[in-house]
Amino acid sequence: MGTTKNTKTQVIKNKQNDKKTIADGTNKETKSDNNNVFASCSFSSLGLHPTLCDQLHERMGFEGPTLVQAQAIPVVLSGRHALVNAATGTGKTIAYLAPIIHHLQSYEKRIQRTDGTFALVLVPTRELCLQVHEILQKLLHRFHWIVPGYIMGGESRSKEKARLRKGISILIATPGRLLDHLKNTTSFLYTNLRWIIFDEADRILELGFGKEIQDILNLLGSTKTGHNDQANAVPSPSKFQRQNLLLSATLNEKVNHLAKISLEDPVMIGIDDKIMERTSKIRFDHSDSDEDNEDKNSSKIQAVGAYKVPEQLIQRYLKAPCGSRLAILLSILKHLFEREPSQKVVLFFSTCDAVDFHYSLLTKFLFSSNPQTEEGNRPMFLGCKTLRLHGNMEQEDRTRSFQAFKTEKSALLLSTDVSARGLDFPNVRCIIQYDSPGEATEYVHRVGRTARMGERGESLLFLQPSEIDYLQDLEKHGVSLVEYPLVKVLDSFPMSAHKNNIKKSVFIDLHPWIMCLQKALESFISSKPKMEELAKRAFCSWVRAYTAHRGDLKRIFMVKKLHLGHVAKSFALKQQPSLVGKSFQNQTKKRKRFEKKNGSSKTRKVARSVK
Ligand SMILES: Nc1ncnc2c1ncn2[C@@H]1O[C@H](COP(=O)(O)OP(=O)(O)OP(=O)(O)O)[C@@H](O)[C@H]1O
Repeated sequence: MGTTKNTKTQVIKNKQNDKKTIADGTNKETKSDNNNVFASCSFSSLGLHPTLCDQLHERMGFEGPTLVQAQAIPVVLSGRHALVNAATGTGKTIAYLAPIIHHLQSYEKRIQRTDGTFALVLVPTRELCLQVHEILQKLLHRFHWIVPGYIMGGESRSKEKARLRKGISILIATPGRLLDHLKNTTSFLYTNLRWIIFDEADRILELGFGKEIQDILNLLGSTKTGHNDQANAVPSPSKFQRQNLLLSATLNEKVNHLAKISLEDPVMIGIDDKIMERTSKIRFDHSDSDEDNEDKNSSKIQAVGAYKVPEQLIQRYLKAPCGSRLAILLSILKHLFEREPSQKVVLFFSTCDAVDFHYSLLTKFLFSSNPQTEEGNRPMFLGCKTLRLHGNMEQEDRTRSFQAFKTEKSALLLSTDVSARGLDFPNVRCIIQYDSPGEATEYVHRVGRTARMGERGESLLFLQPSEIDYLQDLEKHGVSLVEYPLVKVLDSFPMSAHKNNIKKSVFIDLHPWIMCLQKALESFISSKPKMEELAKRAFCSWVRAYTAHRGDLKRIFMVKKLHLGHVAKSFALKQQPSLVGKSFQNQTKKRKRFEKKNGSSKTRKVARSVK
């Protein structure tokens, strides 16, 4: 059970911190620059077992470790607690799985299923649970005695109980379902638990799982204070010394509390140099005396600071007048898939209803720029394969969409933020954020579905003219965007033959192509009652989601500034649905009452968690 000294970490510098600022402030297109992702050492030099190195090389196809892996693997091998911050798509999953497997395979007496669970990986979503499990299965190919498994919402509890009874060595779980089993599955053995990993730690907390996490840590006897109020809590430390790890591309102040209660003298990996200078190691003190405050503040993970976005990612925004948003979106998608028919694009919405509406529209809408063409002779507006993914779908459909988008060579995925965290879809070229992400952290994770492992990628953020200050909010976190050449793209469509003299750059709504498309969309929706119903529902939930922005963002996304007639047009509705105003007001009142009763902290995020 040997440990490896952390020698490499001192010499490997995280180049992602050396982000270059281009003189004109724009993101010039860069070819994938692998120097920013990969370290110049081998897996074996980090101290991993030769068979595991072979697995990483032969089965996974990895030539060598990434920078974050080179930094984190020796630390995890050494047994220290750690807080790991690295850009999206830089290989954080292997950074914790590989050293755990190294230790488990090296026990003199081979571990058995009856020994129960040794490592627990907590993740915020079901898809991420499946993804980590899949990677684990591949890594364990030659270590058949180490058993991987997962438990998550939406699955059969009794089947999970049976699997837990047999024994799972490395368990991946979503917090709610884990807590359920900890309380109700007596045969779930975790007395040998050695590792607890929080992957996407900040998101787990944002989703409102704070209480569950506290309960889980208590039950597992893994809080730093070590008091276990539950009767069946294991004493801490258990047979093995506990090692806890927290990881995310956006570790922020939300993680403070979790770090405070779960990490003991952690090593900080990838945390900003300035913070490192102020505090070489985090010290969380439970005392509230003034004397301690300065120290406590210095150990806080920065709340406002630069997030790490892949350097080669080209980030753009466009200013779309509310009433033309839909026509602009469809035009851009058409342009993208005509320019490069074989590619993958992820399109983010704020609500499940919006995903359902746009999915139905994109899979049914027939269009010809010649209005004389009969409906039966019109081609599909968009020829690409279209998939959807959100939290209100049946688990089976969710899994099917997730797997399909992974394997497709060319497809468009419409999704809520359920796809924003951790999901590793190969070869996604473009991310479109049609509805704004809210907090900058979510922006970073959404765009992080592309430009992974040094690959190229583009992102496009839709903003209404009244929302343009959001760019400043992103800027505060070191994220800067350049404007998308919208007029040029619109001019490339056939209707530009009928150019009029209107200054299109000022009045996008009056661009002949946009006017023609908007008209066609509205008549399509009004002729299909089911589609119209979906549009109305999507309209309602979109406005509700818009009112749920928090804190400073309320100043940018002001519901008062919305013209509901224009919002209706963005769902191809000719008129603002009459009942919507009332139901929306009732919902808003209800929400305000709820906030008053429960404190305002959970508003938008809790609403998002059910998506
Ligand atoms: N050493 C490596 N060499 C090549 N590819 C790797 C290596 N390590 C991981 N990968 C691949 O890189 C991709 C991204 O890895 P992973 O999902 O772990 O990134 P991440 O940092 O956790 O991203 P996110 O922050 O979005 O969750 C995966 O496809 C993974 O298989």
